Amino acid sequence: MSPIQASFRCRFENFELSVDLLLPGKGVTALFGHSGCGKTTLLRCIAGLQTSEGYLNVAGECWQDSSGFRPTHQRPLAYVFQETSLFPHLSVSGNLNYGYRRIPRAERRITFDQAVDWLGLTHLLNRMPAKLSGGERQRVAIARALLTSPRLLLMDEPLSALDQTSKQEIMPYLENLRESLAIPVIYVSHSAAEVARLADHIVMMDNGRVVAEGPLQETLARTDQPFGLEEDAGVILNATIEQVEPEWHLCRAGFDGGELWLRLHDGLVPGKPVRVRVLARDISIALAAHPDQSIQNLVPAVIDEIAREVTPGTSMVRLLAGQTPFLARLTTRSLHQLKLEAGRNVWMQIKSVAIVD
Ligand SMILES: Nc1ncnc2c1ncn2[C@@H]1O[C@H](COP(=O)(O)OP(=O)(O)OP(=O)(O)O)[C@@H](O)[C@H]1O
Repeated sequence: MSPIQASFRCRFENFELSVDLLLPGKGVTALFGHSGCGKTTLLRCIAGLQTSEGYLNVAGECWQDSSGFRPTHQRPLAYVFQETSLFPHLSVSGNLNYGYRRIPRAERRITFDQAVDWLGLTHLLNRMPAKLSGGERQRVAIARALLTSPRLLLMDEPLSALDQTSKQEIMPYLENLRESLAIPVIYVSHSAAEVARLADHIVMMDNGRVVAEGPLQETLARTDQPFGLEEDAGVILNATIEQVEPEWHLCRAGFDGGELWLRLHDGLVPGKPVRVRVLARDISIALAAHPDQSIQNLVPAVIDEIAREVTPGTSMVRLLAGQTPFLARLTTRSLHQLKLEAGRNVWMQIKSVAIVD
């Protein structure tokens, strides 16, 4: 898939958007940043709902440049908002068919059954929207959007109107989409946890500008923490379940550079790929592997980089276990006491590890 090339300038009375982006043509790109930084404005520029100077190329086609501006209805994209408005007089099936029937057969890239299957809607097809939960309504809205066979899916905080339980319910469907969809998704979110779970690529915005962007894992492992995650700073790594020990409720996951013990959940079987999140505040560093301590996860690593005094008294250490980066947040005092420096071989003591998939 061709990458998305986007360059936009637009100005309101008290705000200016100025961005240049080259985004992957597949997978989920999360747009992340504080309220008012311009995330929705950027989506609106992409959708052609906001006029702007610049250019936009999607799927190898020019949607906008100095010589032309395709209006929204000529941009093959779908947009899912926070609050969904389904047609109240049509069943779920009727809502899904509404957009689908308008796409000529030859141009359909996603079938009705595929969308229903990806979003788990089979048992809801005859329901009326008034009888759906918030999470179910959003799933219908996403399926309806996909059935217009878009080249690009824009999602503007699709979970923010849902309660915590509904968010948890819908997440596996979104993860499934990330694996199944051949088109790129641009996903606006405030939530670090959502981004960690769903994104492949992240773009951090501040005051109408892009302040950092890159592949999720690499970018989250930067010691300069451009995402301002503070307490939530940490890395995501891809691992595979290698062994389960039901009697201890634990399983072992291998990653490129080591292994980690995780709490065993239903569905975790040998061979299953998982996304694991390790927070910087959950890692401490030891110079030797002490066998007589309670922490299960002791991983050998080499110090790659140290950012001293990221906040008063605290430093951020980037470590590599094989090729996999980790971040550890330490007091600057312990850095001095242990005489830690780049290149040193150490042991990471990891207090807590969470599966995000
Ligand atoms: N049509 C408009 N006219 C004037 N100002 C606008 C307009 N649309 C947005 N703005 C301003 O542009 C800035 C960026 O708004 P935008 O909605 O893009 O931010 P956001 O990052 O999506 O915020 P949130 O996370 O709260 O949704 C804000 O200061 C907003 O007030």
